[in-house]
Amino acid sequence: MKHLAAVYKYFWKYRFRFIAGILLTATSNYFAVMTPEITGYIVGKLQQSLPGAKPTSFRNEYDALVTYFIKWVDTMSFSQLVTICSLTILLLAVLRGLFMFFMRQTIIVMSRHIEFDQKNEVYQHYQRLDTGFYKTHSTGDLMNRMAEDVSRVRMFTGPAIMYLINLLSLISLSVINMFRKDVHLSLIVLAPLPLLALTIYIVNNVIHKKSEKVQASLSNLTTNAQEAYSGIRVIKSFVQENAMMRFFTQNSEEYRKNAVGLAKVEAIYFPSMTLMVGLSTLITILIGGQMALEDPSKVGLIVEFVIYINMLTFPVSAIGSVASMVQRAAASQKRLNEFLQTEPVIKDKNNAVPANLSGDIVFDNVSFTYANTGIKAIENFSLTIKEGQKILIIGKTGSGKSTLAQLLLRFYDPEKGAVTIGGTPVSNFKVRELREQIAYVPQDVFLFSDTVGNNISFGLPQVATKENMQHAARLASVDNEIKGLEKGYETMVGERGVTLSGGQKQRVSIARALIKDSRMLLLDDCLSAVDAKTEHTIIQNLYQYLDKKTAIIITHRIFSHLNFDQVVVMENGRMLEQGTHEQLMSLDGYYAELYRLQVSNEQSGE
Ligand SMILES: Nc1ncnc2c1ncn2[C@@H]1O[C@H](COP(=O)(O)OP(=O)(O)OP(=O)(O)O)[C@@H](O)[C@H]1O
Repeated sequence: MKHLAAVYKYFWKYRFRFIAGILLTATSNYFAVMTPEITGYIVGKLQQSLPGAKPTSFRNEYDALVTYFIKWVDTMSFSQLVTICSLTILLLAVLRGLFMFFMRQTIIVMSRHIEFDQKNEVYQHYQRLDTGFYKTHSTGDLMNRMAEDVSRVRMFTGPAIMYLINLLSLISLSVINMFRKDVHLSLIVLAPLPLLALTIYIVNNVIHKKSEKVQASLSNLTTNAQEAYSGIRVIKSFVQENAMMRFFTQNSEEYRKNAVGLAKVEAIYFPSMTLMVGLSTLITILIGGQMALEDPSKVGLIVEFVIYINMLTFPVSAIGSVASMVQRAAASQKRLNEFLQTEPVIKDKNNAVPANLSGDIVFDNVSFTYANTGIKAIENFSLTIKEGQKILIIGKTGSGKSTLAQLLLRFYDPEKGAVTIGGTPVSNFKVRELREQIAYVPQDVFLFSDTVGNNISFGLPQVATKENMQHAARLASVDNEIKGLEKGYETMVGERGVTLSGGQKQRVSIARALIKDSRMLLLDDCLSAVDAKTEHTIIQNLYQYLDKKTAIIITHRIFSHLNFDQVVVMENGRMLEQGTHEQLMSLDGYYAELYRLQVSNEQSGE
């Protein structure tokens, strides 16, 4: 339960709704417990009017409002009395229904508000967490906490709380009435109810465990199907349809077994619940019947008790479900708290300074190891990039090039050494401002399911003008292709839109960075899916665009036609070679070899 303390702040936020909900529930139940009293009264009256009925000394005790009502109708003729009492019972049912409607409107609606707030809280916190966190948690897990766990907590803030208030008010009002009338009979007829609650709690837990299994196997099945659809081209080209089918059937069989197991328990659950409810009624009739035989004037009272017991069984049986709902919600909130209490490693320092990026970029003896894998990606790396310089970083795959870019953007902090811009360590800048001022094209292209135009203006505070979009797209050499799409810049991309080619996606993501017009540009291997001619055009365009800007271009290919101020060759997280194109050619090392290989490939390709 202590984990659920995290949602109390929401109850406070919606306290007026909450209090209104409690009052409405109590009022609705007050009307409910008046019905058995009035019914019992009519039956008592009927018994007294039967021929041969003995005058009785038995006096039933009624609730204050019912006492007034009885005083009013008691003097009427029997037929008038029955009509008025029947109409009153009808009116009470209507009033009860009306108040129940308002009760749901307040408590269930409150739980939806809390769900909304909580989803936003979790989402906002996810956004604060750094990339290191995302590497150690799967997307499925994150999604689950946001969807499944928040829904389970809602079952607590909504239905569980509502049942609980209903239960407490109905039980206390009925039990007060019952004890006022006959303590002995009350104790006997109420005795089986705790047993009923306990049984339901136990069976509910079994059902819960079984439905967890069903959920897990369903999730496997969905993941399996989803992967098969997204990887359909690989499956078909490797002719693995049958193997995939077998795998799917296995998962499907697992799901079927679990679902059948759940259905069996549920099949026992409901009839046994009805049986236990029936048993309580039976005991009431049995004991009450004996009492009525001894004193027939108590017939009305027995009828009253039978109605109470029937009225109480549903709320009492709900105790079991409420207890397991609370348990599940506490487990879910515990999982949510684990995330909500995770503080991002990368965040603004207390004395963070506004970033106004200018000056040289310096990697000063930087070393960095990925915490999750223990891979030393950068080792004693030093490099100075003068303001306005264009540099090319080249090297074998896995040599640490992208890691350098991520250290500059402060996705991670170096383990040793420092990355500075204009003499200030990047860790001293406000993270948001630092990233806002560097135009970055990551290696993995990602476009949102939105229009091409919105994808291009993604990093800007507002949607860019058509001219700016076109300008950026022209620089990235993708403008003509966008215009060729059915709705031009308004064309939807992604899942339910046009599927762009790998090269087109890369160029749209370059346009997305260029439109920011930042003084620093960081391109991470973003021309790999572009043909040599387009690559040439883009590099030419960039040449003018970059003019006074600082640019770091990470690549596997050498762009000899762009005059780089420095070329850095990386190997195993260290700098292998450094210099201008000419210097490295005369060094005749890795760069020169790569250059010769590329030139001879290009020539043989022509
Ligand atoms: N998020 C990560 N978590 C753990 N290890 C990582 C992570 N990203 C990269 N690495 C490891 O760090 C090393 C350097 O990776 P990095 O991506 O910087 O190389 P790269 O030179 O950019 O490679 P490529 O040219 O293939 O993109 C590699 O050994 C890689 O396996």
